[in-house]
Amino acid sequence: GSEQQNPCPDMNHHTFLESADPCMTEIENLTQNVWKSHQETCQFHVEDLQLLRGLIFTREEVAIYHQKPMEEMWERCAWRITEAIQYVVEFAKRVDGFMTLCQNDQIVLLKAGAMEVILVRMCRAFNCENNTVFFEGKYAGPEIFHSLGCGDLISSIFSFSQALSEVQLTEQEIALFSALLLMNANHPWIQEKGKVTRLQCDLTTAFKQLLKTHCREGILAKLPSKGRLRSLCQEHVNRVRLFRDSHPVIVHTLFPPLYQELFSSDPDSQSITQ
Ligand SMILES: O=C(O)[C@H]1CC[C@H](C(=O)N2CC[C@@]3(S(=O)(=O)c4ccc(F)cc4)c4ccc(OCc5c(F)cccc5Cl)cc4CC[C@@H]23)CC1
Repeated sequence: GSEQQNPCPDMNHHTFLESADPCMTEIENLTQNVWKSHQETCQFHVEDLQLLRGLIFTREEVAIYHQKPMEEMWERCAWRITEAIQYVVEFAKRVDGFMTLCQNDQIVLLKAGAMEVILVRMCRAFNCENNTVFFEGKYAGPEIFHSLGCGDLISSIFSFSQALSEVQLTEQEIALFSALLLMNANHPWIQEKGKVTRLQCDLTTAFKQLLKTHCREGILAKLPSKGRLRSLCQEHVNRVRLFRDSHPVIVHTLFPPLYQELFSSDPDSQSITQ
């Protein structure tokens, strides 16, 4: 076959000389590790989420959600997203190489990427036939979030899930795509750029190898752009700041600390994730 190209042309020269290209079994081991880490750290098995699709909130139950005060719905969502973040933190920790990064870089990568991974994971809990998502035990349409008072953010979250569902990602593809969303060496605050770049390259090679093996290269064009994911997460951060400015006591007392640090502190403040 063609001579072994350097898989990551952008790796700077000395890094490349230091470490030879990963051989196939290393890449296959990485693919297995990332898939296993994903399976072990999702909140629900995708088979269970499929089975539960028949369980949809009734009109009466939706009406009860509508009667809940804005603050209560915000607090519920904040707790839900915090739970999801803790599972994503566990996912990252199990991906080979992540724990070899310095603490600062682990935090920076999670701060920047956890919400993106959660939005990708959400498509597993999303039913594109009736535009519902699994929320607090049953499937719900966007109207259930009405009292949050951020309909535009909710509809962009739903349309994002709609678009991603059409790609029909397998669990292995979601696993590698999620790991790639986290391992972003271009983040400004990264201290050990060479190490993150190496991880990012190996994961890119693994993802491309997986797609090639299953004749799925076509999905690359259908995946959401980084820009779309980033703007969705930014819209979320902006709404959280708006809510915090109008409800400082609630956010400070009732919102999970991890949530506050990831979403309502200024971007370059150091955060500690347990
Ligand atoms: O099996 C698994 O691992 C998966 C199970 C399913 C999990 C999942 O889908 N999710 C975990 C929590 C949840 S949700 O189910 O509560 C949900 C919330 C709004 C939606 F439109 C759809 C779903 C969530 C919560 C808050 C949020 O930020 C936005 C936000 C706040 F934060 C606070 C206030 C207001 C807003 Cl809008 C966005 C999302 C998207 C991902 C959703 C993801 C992991």
